[in-house]
Amino acid sequence: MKPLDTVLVHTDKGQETYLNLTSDYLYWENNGRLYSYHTDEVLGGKFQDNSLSIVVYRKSRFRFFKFSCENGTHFENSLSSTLNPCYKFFLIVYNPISGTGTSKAELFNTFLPVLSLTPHRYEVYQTTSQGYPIPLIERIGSEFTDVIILGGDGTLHLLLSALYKRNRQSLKEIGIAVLASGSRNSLAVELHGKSFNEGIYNILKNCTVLGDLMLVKTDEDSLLATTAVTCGLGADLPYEAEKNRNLGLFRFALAGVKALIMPWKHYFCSFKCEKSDGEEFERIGEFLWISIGNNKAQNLRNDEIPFPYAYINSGDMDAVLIDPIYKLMTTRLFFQILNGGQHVNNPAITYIKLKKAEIKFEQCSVFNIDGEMHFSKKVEVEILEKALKYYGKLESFN
Ligand SMILES: Nc1ncnc2c1ncn2[C@@H]1O[C@H](COP(=O)(O)OP(=O)(O)OP(=O)(O)O)[C@@H](O)[C@H]1O
Repeated sequence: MKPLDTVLVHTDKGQETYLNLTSDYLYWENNGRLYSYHTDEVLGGKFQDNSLSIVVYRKSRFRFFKFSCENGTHFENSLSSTLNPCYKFFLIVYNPISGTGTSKAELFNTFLPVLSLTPHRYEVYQTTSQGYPIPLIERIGSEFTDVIILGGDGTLHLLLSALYKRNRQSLKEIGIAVLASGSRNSLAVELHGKSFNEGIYNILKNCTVLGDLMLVKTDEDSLLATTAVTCGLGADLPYEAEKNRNLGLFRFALAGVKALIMPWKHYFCSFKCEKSDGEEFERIGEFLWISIGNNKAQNLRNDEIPFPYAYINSGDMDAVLIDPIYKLMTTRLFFQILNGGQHVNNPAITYIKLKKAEIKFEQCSVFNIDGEMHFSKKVEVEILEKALKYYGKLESFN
């Protein structure tokens, strides 16, 4: 096939060669070897200071090539128009404390070197514990076309909830991406698998999924969540763990051990829901744990699958109700959850597909909403179908 564009370049060893671009391939020869990348693998290229730099993605790794060249502007433009028909202005948000505190290094060492070879624009914002500034929230949609989060599920939950309150219209317009650098990162795992680099690829190749959101109403607030609303032991454990955030991921194991040593607790509440088939369901009494999920809620580190039948774009939510069982049975149940979601067959579990639910306690209780702790007597949860454009792919991982 005749190339769309060709440019004479020199390799770092001073050898002369031609870079050739067709509608499907970028290729060149060097030292008798043919380098050929499908345009699906080429992420970008830039001409600057007599150098033409190219970045490609193959086998989950980025590879950078640098050539010297007298005039590569025309070639850069041909490459951009072949690869990136629509230009983005990304707001990149990183949370310096999420996960093991690696988001800043991952942003500057991995993501930005790739992004800087594309024609997209970006601005970087570092989160604080005080929430998002209103002027920044107001620029989303009108200026920023997309938001990329380097953090955990909680960082995204706080951003979406701020958008719901201050800039709701933007939720229909923007794309949202999460690059995993939190503790669990359930949404990132749902959309990119366990690979940080795959997330970057999905963003730059514009792979998107129209997915669902959960609207969560507490006594005093309306919030948006992407992953799960949990109460009972599933909220108490992470609440305890957060008090020891300085211990890193070890905080979760410590909270688990502490719970097993301390007197065991059951939780009295009412759970009401409208199932996906339209039927009403209600149960009042003691539970160990109630979780309502919008995706599988996997995590980066093990094979845990709390909601094995859930999908971010299914149009419904999955609830797991755990009966008031005791320590030994709970330990067995945890191993089943960790073992690829085998708990669904445990007799202590009720697994329901639903559209709407209400959980009500007699007193103010802790609810874990996408990993953030909220206090309320009651929460109402409703699915908002296909309410957000997420960057990612579902077919490879579900
Ligand atoms: N600069 C900061 N200093 C202290 N806390 C911060 C800062 N920026 C954000 N936070 C807090 O970080 C929390 C969100 O962290 P996030 O949930 O993203 O990480 P994680 O808990 O490690 O990951 P995951 O939710 O995936 O388990 C929020 O409570 C927010 O207030």
